[in-house]
Amino acid sequence: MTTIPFSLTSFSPPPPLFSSVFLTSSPPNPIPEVLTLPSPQSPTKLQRNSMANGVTLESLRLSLIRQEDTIIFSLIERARFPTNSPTYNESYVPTPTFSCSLVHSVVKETEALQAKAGRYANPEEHPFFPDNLPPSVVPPYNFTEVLHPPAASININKDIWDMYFKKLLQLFAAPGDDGNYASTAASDLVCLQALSRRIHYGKLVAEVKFRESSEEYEPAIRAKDRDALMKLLTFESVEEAVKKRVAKKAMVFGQEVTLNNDDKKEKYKVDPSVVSRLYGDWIMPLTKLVQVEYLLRRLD
Ligand SMILES: O=C(O)C(=O)C[C@]1(C(=O)O)C=C[C@@H](O)C=C1
Repeated sequence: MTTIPFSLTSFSPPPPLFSSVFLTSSPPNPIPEVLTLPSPQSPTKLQRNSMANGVTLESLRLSLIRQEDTIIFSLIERARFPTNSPTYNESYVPTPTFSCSLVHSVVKETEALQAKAGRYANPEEHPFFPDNLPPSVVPPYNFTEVLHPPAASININKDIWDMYFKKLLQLFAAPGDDGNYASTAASDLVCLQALSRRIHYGKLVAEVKFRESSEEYEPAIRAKDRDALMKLLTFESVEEAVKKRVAKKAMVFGQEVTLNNDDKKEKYKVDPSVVSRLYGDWIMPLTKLVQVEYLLRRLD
């Protein structure tokens, strides 16, 4: 995995991707193929540009908004279980089958199976354990290429893994142990995949921003000026709106619904302020990191 040196603290707290890019002219339509690599021949740059027509910053933002739902529901599902620390303990499984933690094995082995089913033939998807993944056994789909080819080398899942297990989990999983370790690991995987998809969506967002204002981006790219790129791609008002919206969604999705009029609206399945912080402190900064990394390779 190409891991980009990155400190989570190097970004000021400001905070949704790409399984479904929405066209502005019609109701949201999932068009995952827009990101995906072609087969058997790579299209020319010109072909890539013309094929990307219809993908706009607005349509990408609609997809990011839809992905907020996926992320919040995945957190709600994980919050059904307490911390369940044996899931993360390398010495919990006393057999040579698992030389690592349960969650590590569940993620790695699920990724191997999903790789065979073609998951990683789609450039929206990034494995957490990319080494020695088996090849896809399904017939290739002729996805349209939008991204500049060096994008394929960007994978910041190691940062996402560390953020999730070292910082985020303890903020929304209650302390305790109910023995449901396999289900806990499966829930972690769903959260990790949703977060990874969203954060790596930054590649597409960066591509569209570059196409819309290449004359602004090119000097900063040539100068390898990360700070200038970060400034160009940042929209503080959008970030503020994202943080407020995800907190509101966490309140709506996470409330107890009853048939009486005594809904306990003050108790939520995940704390809305944690969701807002997840976006402000980690998801959006990491999405911006992906954008910077993408732009730095955009003229290669
Ligand atoms: O909407 C954009 O312009 C994005 O680049 C996405 C995003 C985000 O991650 O939500 C990231 C950076 C911007 O400052 C605003 C929002």
